Amino acid sequence: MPRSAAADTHAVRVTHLRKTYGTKVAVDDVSFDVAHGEIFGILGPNGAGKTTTVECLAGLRAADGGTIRVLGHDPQDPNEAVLVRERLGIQLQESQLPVKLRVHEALTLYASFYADPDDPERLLRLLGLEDRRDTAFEDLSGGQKQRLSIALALVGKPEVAVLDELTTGLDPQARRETWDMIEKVRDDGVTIILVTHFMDEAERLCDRLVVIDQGRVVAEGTPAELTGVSGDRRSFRMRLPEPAPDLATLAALPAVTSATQVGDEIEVTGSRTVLPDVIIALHALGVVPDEVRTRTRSLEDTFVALVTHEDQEVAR
Ligand SMILES: Nc1ncnc2c1ncn2[C@@H]1O[C@H](COP(=O)(O)OP(=O)(O)OP(=O)(O)O)[C@@H](O)[C@H]1O
Repeated sequence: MPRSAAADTHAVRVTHLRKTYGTKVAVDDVSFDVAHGEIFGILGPNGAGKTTTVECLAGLRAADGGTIRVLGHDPQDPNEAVLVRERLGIQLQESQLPVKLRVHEALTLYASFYADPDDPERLLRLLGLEDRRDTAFEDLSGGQKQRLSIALALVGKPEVAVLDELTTGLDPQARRETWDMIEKVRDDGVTIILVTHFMDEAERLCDRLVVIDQGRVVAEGTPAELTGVSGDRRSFRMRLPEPAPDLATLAALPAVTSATQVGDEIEVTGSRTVLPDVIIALHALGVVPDEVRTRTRSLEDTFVALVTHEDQEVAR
């Protein structure tokens, strides 16, 4: 089938996905759309159903309900699953290879599974593994193993790449290098679905994301939308020298929606210009704040607020 025959406005569409293992409901009701060319995050605490969701969309697990389309194909239909496998690459958690297999051998082996694979040498360069091409899998560092598993997910020239827990176990430097590399892959035109429970990773890389908890989507949007900083609302705290002006004076400014005393600080919330407007107003009163701190709600704050349960430890 020509690639354009099953063209879809979205790279991936998941609608009311459900998957149980015996009596265990792993995915209860999950829906989301992924646009072409975006980095889409699936976030959630341990056991939320993230891996099960991406395994269903890669056709590796049979769903119990709902519909999935990957580039217009149904990965749950045995006749179409092969088309999905040609166009979707998946890097699974803790991918293991034979210990003696060398880097370039692994890539050449995986390339042989595809009719029109990517050039293994190009992928070695892209992933910074050229000088490890003759190294056996067992002698690679954690970061190099991760990068190799990403290269193996990309060798079939997928249009959609699913990367699961991509930076788990990597040191901070290796994580940053991996993030840079993921952005390069996206710039190559690949749509990326990133499964993670790291907030900083999602905030840095994802164009949009869903938060999944106990098999259900509990939030969806851009990182900015989820942290509430995309709109006009701004917030900051300041400490003022005595005698401080009356809070009502600040609250009366057009840009201010609230001015509240919190300990020895005043928390001010308002529109986009609230900070400069308050500083200018204070200046006119001859008051210079001792300290000013802007406050941005992090994605982690949002995540914790959404998914913390008494019976569950939240992954950080
Ligand atoms: N093969 C299986 N058999 C039975 N239960 C399973 C199986 N695979 C996963 N589960 C259970 O289904 C639920 C969802 O698991 P899943 O691996 O999809 O979650 P996850 O969000 O990817 O978690 P993690 O972040 O820990 O990888 C969990 O309670 C898990 O224990």
